[in-house]
Amino acid sequence: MTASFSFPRPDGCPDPQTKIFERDALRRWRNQLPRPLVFTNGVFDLLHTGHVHYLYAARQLGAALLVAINTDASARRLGKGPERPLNRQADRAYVLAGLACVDAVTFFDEDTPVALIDELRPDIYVKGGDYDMETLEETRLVRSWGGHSLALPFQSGYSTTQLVRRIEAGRSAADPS
Ligand SMILES: Nc1ncnc2c1ncn2[C@@H]1O[C@H](COP(=O)(O)OP(=O)(O)OP(=O)(O)O)[C@@H](O)[C@H]1O
Ligand SMILES: O=P(O)(O)O[C@@H]1O[C@H]([C@H](O)CO)[C@@H](O)[C@H](O)[C@@H]1O
Repeated sequence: MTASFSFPRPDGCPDPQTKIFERDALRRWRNQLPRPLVFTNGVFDLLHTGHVHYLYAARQLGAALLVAINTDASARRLGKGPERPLNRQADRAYVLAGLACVDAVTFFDEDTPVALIDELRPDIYVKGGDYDMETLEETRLVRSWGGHSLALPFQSGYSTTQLVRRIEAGRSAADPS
């Protein structure tokens, strides 16, 4: 059977670029953001299955999911490796914005997203299960206005660092070592 396809697509597949907001633009839109607003952050250098599981789960918790990514300068300061990030911030943002479960993407240039969280006052803050939420300043902050903070299930075996090592070693997905 031939699939019928119409252009422009009626709905459900907005131009990813329209989901990317510079910090100033987001500030202007902040009162229009749907609530409950779920907020998460990270580098998202090479998108993998673990990321998609957790972003999908995050979106189920509220009416909209905002992902704040580290700028390239901020990502470099995290010390993940001299070659990181491999993908520039505009590209990392565009890939995330292409996911249906992501409603908006923005950037932060600081070492943590605390100042941005303070501005946007999300209802729910999430990270993946590799974080102990009780130790984070982000958790203390969102709870200060009655928000929630939680870690979503970690999908073991998936990480950007692991992928980079596999590529550097020339190992395929079939190689268990
Ligand atoms: N395997 C996974 N399962 C669920 N969540 C994950 C997983 N890996 C990362 N996350 C979450 O995705 C977000 C972005 O993480 P990050 O970009 O650091 O991924 P990473 O694969 O751990 O990368 P790196 O190896 O460069 O640290 C974080 O909130 C993190 O908790
Ligand atoms: O992709 P990562 O390394 O999971 O993202 C980091 O998260 C940190 C977290 O919010 C604890 O503070 C953050 O500080 C850091 O800038 C990265 O976004």
